Amino acid sequence: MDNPLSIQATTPIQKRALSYSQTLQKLFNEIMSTKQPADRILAQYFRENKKHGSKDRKIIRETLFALFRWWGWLKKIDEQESNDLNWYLQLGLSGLFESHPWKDLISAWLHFAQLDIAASSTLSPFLLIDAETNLSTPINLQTNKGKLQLLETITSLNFQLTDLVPSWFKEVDVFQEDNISPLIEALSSRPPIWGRVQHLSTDKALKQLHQAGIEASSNTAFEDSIHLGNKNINLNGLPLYNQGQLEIQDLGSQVIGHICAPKPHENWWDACSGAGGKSLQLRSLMLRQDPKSTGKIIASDIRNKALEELNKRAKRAKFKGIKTLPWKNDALPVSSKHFDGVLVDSPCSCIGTWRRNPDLRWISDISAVLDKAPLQLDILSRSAQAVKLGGKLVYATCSLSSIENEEVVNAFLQAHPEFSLDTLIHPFTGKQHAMLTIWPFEANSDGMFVARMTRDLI
Ligand SMILES: C[S@@+](CC[C@H](N)C(=O)[O-])C[C@H]1O[C@@H](n2cnc3c(N)ncnc32)[C@H](O)[C@@H]1O
Repeated sequence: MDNPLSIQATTPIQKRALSYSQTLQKLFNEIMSTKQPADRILAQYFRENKKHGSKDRKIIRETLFALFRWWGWLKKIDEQESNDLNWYLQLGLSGLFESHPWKDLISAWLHFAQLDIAASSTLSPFLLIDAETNLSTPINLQTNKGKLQLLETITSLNFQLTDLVPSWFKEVDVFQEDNISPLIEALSSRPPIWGRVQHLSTDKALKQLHQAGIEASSNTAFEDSIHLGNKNINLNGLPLYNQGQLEIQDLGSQVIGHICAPKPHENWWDACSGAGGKSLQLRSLMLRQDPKSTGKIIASDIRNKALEELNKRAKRAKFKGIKTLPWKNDALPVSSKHFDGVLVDSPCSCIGTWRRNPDLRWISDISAVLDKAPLQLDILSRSAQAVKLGGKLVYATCSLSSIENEEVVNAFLQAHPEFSLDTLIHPFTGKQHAMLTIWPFEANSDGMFVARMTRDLI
């Protein structure tokens, strides 16, 4: 929408609010119509529009992500009544829900939507939902006329928790009896940044991070993982990062390396290494056990660019013992029955990362899950050939759907009786499982799935 005639931006802040609104609507519509990830569209937009400084970029990025995070509710405004002013209400509400600090802009957007609400207002989204009935209820805010109107609007929209995920989500076997509310709340919250320390003790790393003004803390599950808070960090300004002593890796993703548990002298193949988040972790785990570790990791991917990035990260970490080998065709790029361990961190629907990429839930459809299972089974079956007798085969995804997880592993085991499942201990609950799902609400991480198998027969 260009500026409809009814919008009068008179003050400087209203003029800025209008300009942001136009940029945001262009970006939002482009992401929804092209179904390309928000990260990619934003990066391209900022490359082409150098006029935006860091503050502008932050406002645009965070508001855009908030719109997607709450779109399941915000779109109900359009469904109720089509109105040129809805967009401003959607912008204003997304800012209130996320307690964004640019309160003047939020007030200006709400003013354009004909709601006059004080700049200091916040609206805690889950307080809008009655825990018993899952329905929206009016909350008792100290009201002025604008707030009252807003609350009436919200009540009439009848928000439900399940609105925050697409309707096809119910059909892909993610929900269990007791996980619906915590799962949707976790998928709708802003994720923290998790890191992993390499070469250095966690205490020393924490000290340096605190000196740099970063609210970092350790984690009880893994001694090398670090919680880096919820604020954006300028990594390139951190010596720890530049010297390869700190890698950014979500806590859920870190679980996979610990399930692989490589020994210092072992040979591992990371068959779907991407840019190497887990290859680096495997090497780091070997070196933490033995600084003279002779173990080796071969990292493969179909994307050469990702392998180039992996090589850069391995160089920064000063890791020898990681070699990249592109996977170019159906043939195995490595020797068969050679490896102590093979990790298949398979392409998937990425449902477990929806809190990090909130646009994904609206730009993908059920085929994101259903089309992946045959590909996953194929990659797992081919990669399994590389495992030697007694070696480990680890299958992981960042999906939470059993169609991409348990069903793929069960189909593989049925066709490959030479492999059997290992029992796993959940790192955050201590419970035993045949296959492990890491739910985002357990430790404030992304969601992940992992199963580990042993080759018992040739
Ligand atoms: C989940 S990502 C891997 C992430 C990586 N292990 C990490 O920790 O950063 C899955 C990877 O599988 C690769 N891949 C391998 N074979 C593929 C295929 N046949 N189709 C699609 N992706 C494939 C993708 O290029 C992608 O990098």
